Amino acid sequence: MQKEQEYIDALYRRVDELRGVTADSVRDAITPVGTGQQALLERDLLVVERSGLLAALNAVEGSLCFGRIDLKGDEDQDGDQELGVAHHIGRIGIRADDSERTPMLIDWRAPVARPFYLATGHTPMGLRRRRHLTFDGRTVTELHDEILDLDDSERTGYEDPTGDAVLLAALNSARTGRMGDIVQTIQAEQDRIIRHPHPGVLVVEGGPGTGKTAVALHRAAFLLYEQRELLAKRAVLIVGPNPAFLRYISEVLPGLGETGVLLSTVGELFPGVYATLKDTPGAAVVKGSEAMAESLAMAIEDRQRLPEPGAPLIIPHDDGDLILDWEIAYEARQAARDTKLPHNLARPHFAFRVLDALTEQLTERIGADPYGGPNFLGPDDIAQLSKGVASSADVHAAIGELWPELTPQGFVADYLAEPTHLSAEDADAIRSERPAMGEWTVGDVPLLDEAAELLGYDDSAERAAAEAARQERIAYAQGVLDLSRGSETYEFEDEDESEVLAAHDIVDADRVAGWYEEEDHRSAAERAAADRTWAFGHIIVDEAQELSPMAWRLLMRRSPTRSMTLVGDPAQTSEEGGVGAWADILAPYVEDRFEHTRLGVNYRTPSEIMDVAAAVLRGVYPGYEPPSSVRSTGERPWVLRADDVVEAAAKAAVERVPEEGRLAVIAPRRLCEALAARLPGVEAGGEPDLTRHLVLLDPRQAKGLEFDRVIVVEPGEFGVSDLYVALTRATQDLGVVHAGSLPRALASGLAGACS
Ligand SMILES: Nc1ncnc2c1ncn2[C@@H]1O[C@H](COP(=O)(O)OP(=O)(O)OP(=O)(O)O)[C@@H](O)[C@H]1O
Repeated sequence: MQKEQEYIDALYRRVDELRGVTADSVRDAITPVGTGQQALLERDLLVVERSGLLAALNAVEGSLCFGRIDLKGDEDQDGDQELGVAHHIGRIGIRADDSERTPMLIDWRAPVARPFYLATGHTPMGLRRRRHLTFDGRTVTELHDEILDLDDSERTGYEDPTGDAVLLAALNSARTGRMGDIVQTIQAEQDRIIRHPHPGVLVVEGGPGTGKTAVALHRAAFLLYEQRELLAKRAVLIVGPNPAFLRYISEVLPGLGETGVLLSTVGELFPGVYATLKDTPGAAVVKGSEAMAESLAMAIEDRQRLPEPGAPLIIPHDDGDLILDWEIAYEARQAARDTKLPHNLARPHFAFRVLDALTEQLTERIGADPYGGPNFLGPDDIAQLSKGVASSADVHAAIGELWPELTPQGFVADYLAEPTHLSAEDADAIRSERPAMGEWTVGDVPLLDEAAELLGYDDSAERAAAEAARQERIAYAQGVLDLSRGSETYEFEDEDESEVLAAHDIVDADRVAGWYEEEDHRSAAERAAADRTWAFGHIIVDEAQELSPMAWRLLMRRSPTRSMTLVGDPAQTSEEGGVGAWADILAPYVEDRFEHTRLGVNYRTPSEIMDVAAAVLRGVYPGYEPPSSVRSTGERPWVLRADDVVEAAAKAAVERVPEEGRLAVIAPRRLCEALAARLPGVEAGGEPDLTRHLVLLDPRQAKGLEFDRVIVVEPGEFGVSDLYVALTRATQDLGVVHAGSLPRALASGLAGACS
């Protein structure tokens, strides 16, 4: 222990040194060093080098190192075993300040660290021993060793016979309302997914508590490390089911030193719209269905109108009324549609055809020779007439009437008020319970995105100007980076060793150029959030089973390379959500070119609780095999029947709120207001504050979350999958309070558990 403490002390001394150097450089950079171009370049160079590193160094304080692997040495000439090297494993890589720049700490994502997660007694991967270190601040408090070379007789006195102590301590610890990282205890089946080399779509399936979310987040961290250049530029998008869930997972990646990530719900993926309102189940199904794409496309075509035959538009004009009849409009519409451009981009083609036809009409009328000879007007006169037609507000109003310029918001709002090209039943489902004007539901967002795609937006002039400005900035930033590489003195930089942090590896001229934009100092993730057409470097979707076909269309547009990790559990699909099998979801986009992986161990729910939850699912799917729980607590789920279910549930909750840890009451939405009134510190409606010790949720809000204790109220009112989700949220203790009858499968599960 003493020796480890000395090593750790040395490690922290080095970190403090690096932090000091980094902080000094940032301070120096702020101090003006002159006004010339060179001085400016040098100042910028320091900012480039140091800013990201300081953040990474600060993020890992208190959890810098967590493990050590001792490698087997080679045999010497006499056949005796030499002592092999040892590597300490941590959240970032650190090198000593010696001439060799010896690695002191290996980044957990580096290939050298991999045996820490994968080695077993059966396959030791060259290891003698694996050690887990536990800390209080900078003080080593515990060591746990696993012997992997069974021939090695040396013992340390810290042996952990099952190798589970650190994992079980993590699983039994009180919850905080925020997910933590699992970097110290990633299990082998999880590690294989985190580092999976498949470049396309990777599906991660597993039952409740199997670590799907944890694995997805660590995969994001791994990819940010392995593909840092690409992902610093293109950013990673993580999509979760609701804002509370995103807050729940929001600290995992910064804790691992990673920040280039956009966390978002589908409801936030259309810039300018922040949708949290939910649709009625019926409306959600219709709005999410693939048929909507066709219906929207046809509704846009309907906006490309023609005058009734025989009832032309009469447009007043200085040289006499212009007649915009069915034939002119039809021919212009055909030409515009033939371009296959989106509606707004095809509009100028329609307008030009109409203007030409109206000019011709005027030319015919004014210059016609009454005796049948050639037209009196010359090219200059015709050009003059054309100008007059093109600048007429009345002509443009008529064009706008027939082929209006549409915004996604305006068009979708109109469409939802009067849906077309749908069955009467589906149209009714959409029309019902529309939110107030200007408000959007989560299910509206994929429709807005689809509409934006169908409508198009003519931003060519803006883009050309922006691109010219960007090229100028890139040229300047390239100068900064060239200078940076040329004058290298920086300790971390080592082009051969990927496990050590290097500023230049995570920046390039394009990115640096962004930092110099006068009005745009945003990171790639921030810019991505504001740009509907952004192509992300990688997309991770959690609770992917919930997404509708329309939401998939939106996400696939954000991922042209199809570099995606999709995480989900079909058994937790809500009634109105999802599209069934992965193959059905993915076939339109990647055919069968996706990898399917599975996680089979439940780290959250003790076996006593999982047995009850599994009984519920078996009531519907008799062959259902739940993931196997890694632990049991000896605590059986309890059940309480009461006439006043709200009173009884509130009382039970208040009695059980843990001093450390969290308790959630999961109840049907209709009871939430009454319950909130009786639960101290709990408010009804809005997003729940998961950091409070007592939390009230409806089953949809509970998706993906976990608590030490859970009380499920009136489960007879839940659908099967909602009930399954609610029952699998607890790490320690589950109770059921009801007045109405219990679902039969739950009653028999509880009877089994309680007997
Ligand atoms: N290797 C591990 N070491 C420590 N804790 C782990 C490990 N794997 C998973 N856990 C913990 O198990 C719990 C469940 O993980 P997670 O939320 O990722 O599961 P999930 O499969 O997404 O569950 P659900 O589908 O029910 O939302 C979390 O507290 C997570 O930290």
